[in-house]
Amino acid sequence: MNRKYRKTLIAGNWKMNKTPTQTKAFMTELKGLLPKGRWCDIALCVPAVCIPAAVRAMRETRVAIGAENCNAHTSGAYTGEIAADMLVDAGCKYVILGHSERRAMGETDADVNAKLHTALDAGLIPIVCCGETLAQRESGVTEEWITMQIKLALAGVPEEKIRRIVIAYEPIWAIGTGETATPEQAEEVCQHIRTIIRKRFGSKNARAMTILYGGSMNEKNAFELLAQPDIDGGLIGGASLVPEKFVRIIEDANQPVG
Ligand SMILES: O=C[C@H](O)COP(=O)(O)O
Repeated sequence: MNRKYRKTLIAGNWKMNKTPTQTKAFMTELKGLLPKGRWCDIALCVPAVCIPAAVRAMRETRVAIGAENCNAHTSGAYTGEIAADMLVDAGCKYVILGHSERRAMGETDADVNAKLHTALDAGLIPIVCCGETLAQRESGVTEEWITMQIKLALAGVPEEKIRRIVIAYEPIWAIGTGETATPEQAEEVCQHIRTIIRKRFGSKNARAMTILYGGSMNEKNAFELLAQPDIDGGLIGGASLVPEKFVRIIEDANQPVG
C-alpha cells in the first residue's frame, strides 16, 4: 500500500561520525555501488562540517544531503549554532529535528516545534523524530506519549504545509542497541502516527504523509520493516556509515511488496 501512495525514503543519520575527508571517500564509494534505474528517495544527514564535501560529491546523483539539527532562530548572537537558511544555501534538502539524542541533551518539544517552523520557512524538509523509552513501552503509555510528542512538534503547522514534513518513529530502546522493534511493533506505532495526522489534517494528508522507522534498521531486517503498510522508509544510524550496508537497504526498499 505504501508503494502505491507514497515514495519510500531511505535516510541516513551519521550522528557525530566521519570527517570531511572520510565523507568524500564514503561518497565516492557509495556512488560506485548505487544501482542504476529508478529508485526510492535517498538522503544522508551528516555533521555540519561534512555538508560541503557531501553536497559536492553527490551533486550529479539522486542522493540528497541533510543536516542533523538547526537553530530555531534565523540569525543572530547564537555562537556555534547553524540557521536553516545556512543549510539551504550549503545545499541541504533535509534536516533532522528532535532526535532523541538531542532531546536527551535538553531539547524540548517547544524547541522542536520552533525549529520545525524555521526549517519549513527556509524550505527544508524536516524529519521530525519521536519515540518512547523502554519504561514507557513496558508501562503501556507508548501511544499516549507519541500522540503528545507529535501534537507538540506540529503545533501551528497549517494544513498546506503538513505534506512537506517527514515523521520518524524511533523507539529509544532500539536506537544503537541492535534490538530492533518487530515489524508489527513498528507498524502499530507508525499506523497510530498516521491516525493522529488524519484526525488533525484530514485523510488525504494522512495518506500522503511519509512516516519512517528508525532504530537498529540494517541490511538484515530492512525488508520486513519496509514491507509494512505504514512504514514508508527508514532513518538509519549505524548501517548508514557503511556504503555496502546502506546500499543493501536501498535495494530492499525497491523490492516490490507482495
Ligand atoms: O537516527 C537514527 C537512529 O537513531 C537509529 O540509529 P541506529 O540505526 O544506529 O540504531
